[in-house]
Amino acid sequence: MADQEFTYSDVSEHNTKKDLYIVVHDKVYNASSFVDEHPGGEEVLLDVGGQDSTEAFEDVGHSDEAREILDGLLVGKLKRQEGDPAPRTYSQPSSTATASDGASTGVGLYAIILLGAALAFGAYKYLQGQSQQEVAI
Ligand code: HEM
Repeated sequence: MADQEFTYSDVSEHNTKKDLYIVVHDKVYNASSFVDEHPGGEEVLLDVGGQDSTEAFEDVGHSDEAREILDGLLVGKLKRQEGDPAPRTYSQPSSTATASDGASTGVGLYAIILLGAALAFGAYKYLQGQSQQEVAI
């Protein structure tokens, strides 16, 4: 049964609570029996019923346990046809973002060092002033 192939339009017909198919990573799952048990609520599952929910599923960062449950719901795989929506794959945040993060951390570090130096200088001047006062007394 899990070898069955579904087209996108086959899947889209199963979009009700009692008959709910979802697509995750080009595999088709029958989520009907799980709708009531889903810790994330039935609403989100009904929202993606009959559709590709790869992104929604991955965005949540589901646990391995969630993936095991998903495996148990497998009914087949998606057969892509021309004109179907492009596969929704989840990509990790790009390395460009990490690089720019690094750059902004660098700038922040300079600011902290400068601030620290300014504070140290201020404290030094303050103490110097105090010790001069002591001498004056
Ligand atoms: C049939 C597919 C799915 C299964 C088997 C599943 C399973 C689970 C499980 C077991 C949890 C508990 C936490 C964990 O173990 O990660 C969970 C939490 C959650 N799920 Fe799903 N899930 C599915 C699809 C989805 C989809 C498509 C969404 C869409 C946004 C979603 C949204 C959530 C949210 C928001 C939580 C967090 C609930 C909380 O911590 O309060 N899930 N899911």
